[in-house]
Amino acid sequence: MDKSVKILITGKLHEVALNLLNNQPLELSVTESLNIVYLPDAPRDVILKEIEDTNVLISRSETDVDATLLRAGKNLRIVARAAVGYGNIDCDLATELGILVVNTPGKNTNSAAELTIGLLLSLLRKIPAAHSSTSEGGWNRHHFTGTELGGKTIGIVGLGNVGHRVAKFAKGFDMNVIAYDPYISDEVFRRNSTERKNTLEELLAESDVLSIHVPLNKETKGMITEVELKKMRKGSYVLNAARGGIITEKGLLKTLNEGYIAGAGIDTFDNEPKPLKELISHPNVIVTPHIGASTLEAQYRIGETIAIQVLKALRGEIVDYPVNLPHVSLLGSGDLRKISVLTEKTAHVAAQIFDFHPSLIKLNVKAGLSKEDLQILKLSCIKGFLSHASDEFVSYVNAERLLSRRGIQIEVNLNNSTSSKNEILLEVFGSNANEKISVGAVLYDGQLERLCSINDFLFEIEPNGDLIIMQNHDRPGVIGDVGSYLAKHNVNIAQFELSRNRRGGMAMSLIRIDGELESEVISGLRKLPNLISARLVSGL
Ligand SMILES: NC(=O)c1ccc[n+]([C@@H]2O[C@H](COP(=O)([O-])OP(=O)(O)OC[C@H]3O[C@@H](n4cnc5c(N)ncnc54)[C@H](O)[C@@H]3O)[C@@H](O)[C@H]2O)c1
Ligand SMILES: O=C(O)CC[C@@H](O)C(=O)O
Repeated sequence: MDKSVKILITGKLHEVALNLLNNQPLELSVTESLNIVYLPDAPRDVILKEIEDTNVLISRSETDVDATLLRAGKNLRIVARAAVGYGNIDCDLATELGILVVNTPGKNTNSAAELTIGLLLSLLRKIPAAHSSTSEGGWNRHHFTGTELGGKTIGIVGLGNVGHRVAKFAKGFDMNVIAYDPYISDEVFRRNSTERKNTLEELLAESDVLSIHVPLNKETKGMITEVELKKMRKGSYVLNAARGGIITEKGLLKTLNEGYIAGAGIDTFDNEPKPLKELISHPNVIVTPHIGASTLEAQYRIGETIAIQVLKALRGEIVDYPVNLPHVSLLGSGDLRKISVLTEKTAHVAAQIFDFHPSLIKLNVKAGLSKEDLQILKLSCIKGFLSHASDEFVSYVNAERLLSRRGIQIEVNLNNSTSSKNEILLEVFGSNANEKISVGAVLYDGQLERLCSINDFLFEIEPNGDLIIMQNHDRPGVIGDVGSYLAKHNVNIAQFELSRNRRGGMAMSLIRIDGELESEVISGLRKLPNLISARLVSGL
């Protein structure tokens, strides 16, 4: 079976991304081979065909990652947005399907802000029209009289990465800078020496230039219509290098045609790549084809970041820029990562050894971690627990949703300890008092993983590969019988650990085996004398 990971790239990427994916650096190398399909200009029907067996999609703004595409991607596990805005990705559905969405915030901030100022200068100084006229042999010095930026007020909607950089550049031109952003603190306004406006109306009333820097979402779609534009002073200017749809093109066109809005500089449109003809050809409008992020520097940073995000995600690591990973605020440090992996394995064992309907999972961890790390441990635990029992793809992304849909509660407790021995105890409870199982594991010196208990039986076994968990009466000859039986079926034992509650009582054995086991071999094992139960715990 071909186990390679297919990465479909549907937007132009800097070669640094392809180099990183092709020649993975040692610390980021993945075990599977990567089949990279680079189709930066592929039409939608080709993408829809290619997506069927794709595991990772890397895209830019030209690819709509909507429900049709996500549902066609039956094997899709990661959608990597080589940009910041992800309004063109159905993130809700991706979350539902367990698909991780990552992006590259901050990597094109400077480029987008510089383009915004470029549009502003071009607009107020009529540079594109002056260029066309002059290059055609004209010399119309009086026709191109413009307006200075100095002393004018720019009203920024969204004082995030791009917005605050535009504020900084505008101040360099001696503009007054005001901004509207209800989601950030006064401190951010102070830090950016920007005057806060508490309502959009106040901002509109005082701005000579309106510059949009919010993401496109349900709240911001259509936030600026003809009504809002008319709240600006007559003769004001509008800039949109954020997303089409935030300013309604109909409203903008109407106010431009009426001469109410003096001009607009636009990089992003409702209908890309075929924007509204009347808008792009309007004499008072300057347009660019969504090139806010199109600089060598931004594309290098984006390419490098997106390749690293994909490799980290494929290695099962916590990524740096998750879009839909719930509540994970702290990124995986070395220890946290190892404890998370062991937690997942412990939960995977637990999920394979009970015979009741679970209602509560309690995860108790003794380790030198912080409270913020508990969320990652919780997700790892659910992922390990459900991936055995679910046909659905379970990932960090949809783990909590899937668990709560099954009506199972989870509690995570941290006992902060500086010991070099990190301990995990996972208990699973059913709704009846006697329904309980527990699995314990230990991580020694941040390196050595050991499964150390199942219920009251103690062990020290590596949680790797496949394990047979066997319960038997503590009588002579059982180990010999089991050994001969497995040898007869060509099963090699890598490790055998026996634990008993008391002499002559009950015993439990954990047998780590090499290779895969046929289910008939386990059925046969159960028939041996003195055997009470035998189960296979696989996929560790
Ligand atoms: N033209 C381009 O090529 C290009 C390049 C980069 C970014 N962008 C667009 O610009 C947007 C902003 O980028 P960024 O990196 O600054 O993102 P960001 O997340 O750093 O900033 C967005 C800001 O908008 C604010 N905001 C959100 N909803 C708001 C609302 N309803 N009213 C007022 N403020 C609101 C947020 O609080 C945040 O401070 C991106 O979402 C992207 O769509 C376009
Ligand atoms: O170049 C792109 O794909 C879009 C860039 C930009 O709009 C973004 O959202 O970061």
